[in-house]
Amino acid sequence: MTAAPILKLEHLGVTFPNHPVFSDLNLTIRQGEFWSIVGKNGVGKTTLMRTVLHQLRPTHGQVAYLPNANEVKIGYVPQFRNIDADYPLTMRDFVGLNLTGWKWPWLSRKEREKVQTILTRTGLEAIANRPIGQASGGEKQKAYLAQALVEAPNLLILDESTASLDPVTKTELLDLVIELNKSLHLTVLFVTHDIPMARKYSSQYLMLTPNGAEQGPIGGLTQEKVWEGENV
Ligand SMILES: Nc1ncnc2c1ncn2[C@@H]1O[C@H](COP(=O)(O)OP(=O)(O)OP(=O)(O)O)[C@@H](O)[C@H]1O
Repeated sequence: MTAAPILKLEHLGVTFPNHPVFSDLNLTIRQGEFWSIVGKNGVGKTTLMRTVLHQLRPTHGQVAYLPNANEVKIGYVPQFRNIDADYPLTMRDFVGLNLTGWKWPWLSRKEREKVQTILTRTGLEAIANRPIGQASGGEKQKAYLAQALVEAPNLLILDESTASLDPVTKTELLDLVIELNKSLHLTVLFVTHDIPMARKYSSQYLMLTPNGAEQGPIGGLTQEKVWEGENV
């Protein structure tokens, strides 16, 4: 049975002043799919993610959330940014930041349980009380992932989140994501320049080019295709 759609891009276009980024983009993403979003520098991958996140209004068309916007909860993992050694939060505090309610500045028991569950799931339990500034780059990036997951999203955006990680840590992080994708039916959008990783983990790809876009099952994506992207 085909899974239900969670996101539809309908004739989507974004133009910055005098600079069209993409236009007439049409795409249906179904629950539990793992899409890689690829293309050369500057073709609009981050712009597209910002549009999906509602940070940017499209110039044309729309992003439709299905069955409705209230049912689509998005988790976002940014590109790795270092955190100062003297940053005053533990890994646990950092993961819980997304939960700090509007009413109280501290977490309820239920929220603390949610943090604990996700720390265990992401393998960070043993270092949960370590100051995050003293964690390794890979551990910090896992903490960003845990923070994105703590509210139980059904759509996860990885925006070049593995770009500066070594191959072992990159694989660890993506193994975790695919495990959640399989076990929880988490839908994933993985923005990447790493075509072998895209091929290893994704089910589909969307390739943006200066002249349009191409999409399909991941088996059809090659490094050469991305290098020759202008010809699509
Ligand atoms: N707020 C903005 N105002 C004007 N132009 C912008 C703005 N944001 C992005 N752009 C331009 O839009 C184009 C697409 O940028 P975007 O960051 O989406 O590309 P990308 O595919 O994610 O690139 P990269 O692979 O280098 O991260 C670029 O030419 C960029 O300079």
